[in-house]
Amino acid sequence: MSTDQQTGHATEAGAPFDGRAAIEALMVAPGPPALGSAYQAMTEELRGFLDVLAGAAIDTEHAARLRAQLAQMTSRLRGLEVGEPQRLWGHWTDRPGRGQALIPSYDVPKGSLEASATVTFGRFHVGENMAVHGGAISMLFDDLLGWLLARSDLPPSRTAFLTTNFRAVTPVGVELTVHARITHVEGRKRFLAAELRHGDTVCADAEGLWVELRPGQP
Ligand SMILES: CCCCCCCCCCCC(=O)SCCNC(=O)CCNC(=O)[C@H](O)C(C)(C)COP(=O)(O)OP(=O)(O)OC[C@H]1O[C@@H](n2cnc3c(N)ncnc32)[C@H](O)[C@@H]1OP(=O)(O)O
Repeated sequence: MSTDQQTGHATEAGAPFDGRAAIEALMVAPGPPALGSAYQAMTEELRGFLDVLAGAAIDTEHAARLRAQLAQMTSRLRGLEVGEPQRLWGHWTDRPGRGQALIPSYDVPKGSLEASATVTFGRFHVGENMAVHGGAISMLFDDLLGWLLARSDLPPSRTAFLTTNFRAVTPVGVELTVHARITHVEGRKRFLAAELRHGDTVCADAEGLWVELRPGQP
């Protein structure tokens, strides 16, 4: 057994990285519940920080002080870097948000072909004019549909395409509803669709294809 230098995944000597096995391995929490709670609270705090920072007008001195504080935190974390499978970020698969701050937290139940959830974008995700950035909306759809699939009983798959339609401005700082569903399955292909609403207004919708990974496929 050796370690893939790029990804940190344990591999048989000379064996290629197995993406399907890697995703299957992530379906258990990467640490004890107390660490999960602390990590989840930390990522919520980070989300709050990014939202406040993105909405704040600070002066030169404040920006320099923040940079120094961030640099200090970065250097403390440097020595703790690990490979992809050992990292904690996004791997708390037993918790809403999974312990990441790339997209707002949401939750979908296990074993469903269809799910609704609530989600709120903060100012970190504003494009302009207090509308949520289109890329952030597409990212939410990719994550939500990928996570719905990961939580279903179907084998691991990966996004092949995702088409997003922006139907109306998506507001920031208010609760939105997302609905996601697996529409049909054809062999290794899973077709999915999602919709993001603010009240009765459809803000965006998406459809996409996920392809099941073959055993051993990276
Ligand atoms: C923490 C927990 C983790 C879970 C966390 C979950 C949330 C995270 C979600 C993030 C998800 C991502 O961002 S994933 C990262 C973004 N995506 C990628 O990087 C994917 C890169 N592409 C690939 O790896 C590959 O192209 C695949 C796996 C998608 C497909 O390759 P393949 O396996 O060789 O399959 P292939 O034979 O080409 O195609 C199989 C069938 O699908 C069709 N097909 C393939 N691609 C397309 C396409 N773009 N448009 C139309 N059709 C397509 C083919 O025509 C064929 O149909 P037929 O002839 O059989 O009819």
